[in-house]
Amino acid sequence: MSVPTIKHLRAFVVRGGGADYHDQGGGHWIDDHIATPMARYPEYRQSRQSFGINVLGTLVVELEASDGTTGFAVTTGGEPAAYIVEKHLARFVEGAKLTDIEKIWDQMYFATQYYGRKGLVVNALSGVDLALWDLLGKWRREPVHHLLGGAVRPELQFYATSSRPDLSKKLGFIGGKMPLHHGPAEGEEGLQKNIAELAEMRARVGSDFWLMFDCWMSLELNYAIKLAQRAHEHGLKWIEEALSPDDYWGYAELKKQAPRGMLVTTGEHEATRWGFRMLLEMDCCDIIQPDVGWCGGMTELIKISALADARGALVIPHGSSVYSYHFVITRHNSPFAEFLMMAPKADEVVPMFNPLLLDEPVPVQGRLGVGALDKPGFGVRLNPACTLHRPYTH
Ligand SMILES: C[C@H](O)[C@H](O)[C@@H](O)[C@@H](O)C(=O)O
Ligand SMILES: [Mg+2]
Repeated sequence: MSVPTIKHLRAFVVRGGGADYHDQGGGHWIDDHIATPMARYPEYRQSRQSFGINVLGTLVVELEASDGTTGFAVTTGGEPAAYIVEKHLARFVEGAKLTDIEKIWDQMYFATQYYGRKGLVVNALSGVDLALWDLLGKWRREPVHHLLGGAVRPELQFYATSSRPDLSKKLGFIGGKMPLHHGPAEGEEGLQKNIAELAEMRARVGSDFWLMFDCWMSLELNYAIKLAQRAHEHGLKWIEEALSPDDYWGYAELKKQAPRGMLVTTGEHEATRWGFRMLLEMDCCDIIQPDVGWCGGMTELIKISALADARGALVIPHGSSVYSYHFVITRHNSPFAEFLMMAPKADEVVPMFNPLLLDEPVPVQGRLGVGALDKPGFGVRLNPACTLHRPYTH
């Protein structure tokens, strides 16, 4: 069987949609006084968009093979990522066979290692890698989860991330992860508000529903320990991304000091097998949460997951729609998935990357059967109503 080669790689940007680091309208729960490292500056405390969380926007990577098969993927990266894809990464992709996924990854990573390794460059690399997996699936007419070894369970179960776990419970999710609203700069008063919010939600959802805090890198170690200790009274299941992603030492200490039974999680802003090896070998957390669009793509997530599996750690990828669903359903150490509630009031289930992807599946009563993932590749199409712009060529 002759394998087609990749003729064209194109990088596009598009505004709007694309989940939480993108343009949101006013009053959206995901941009309402969420604690961040910038919250030490009062002028940047109310809105993450005020300090530029949406400055990059979406990267769309499109591939076209010699037999006409096409594949694509979306991630976070915008014009700078498009530049890296067109001006640097394209040379390793065009002309390669569409099955050369490992070799392309290796060349993309080590050719950019001198200025990449994490962040924007690995986001761009991840976008190319996901597009390659979509292309391979489209060519083989198989869903990506088949290419990964197939489903180990008949359906996915989801927890939901939003400011309203009480509504998430009503919508059938197995748990609710709330953004932390007050960081150390707001002192004891802010800490008490955080705990009061948790207590209120616990009263609304009852004792069995999972409740978690997402701290989005906003805390320092002592505050995180205090928050964990006080939140323990209200059955907090896990404290997420409390510290800077680079503070491996702080995470290791937080995990030692966390109340028995409370989980420490992190990883959505970590990248590559090496970064996650550090988190795992320094015993920083109980659950790692790579974002497959940021950590190095599917090719790297496979490696990261094997490292975690060998140590009995769970891998619950940061919400990234179909790009994580196809992975989670194939791994025993990924027993559930995240769903990011992108409806402004968190009161209804809408596609995570809305409106970018047509046929994007969403959980129903907090579950998604494997049948919803059975289209070739990642099973989604770009919405033609979303205007793509190609800022660079090569
Ligand atoms: C809602 C949180 O503050 C983040 O924006 C969220 O996207 C991420 O941290 C997550 O774990 O979903
Ligand atoms: Mg998070």
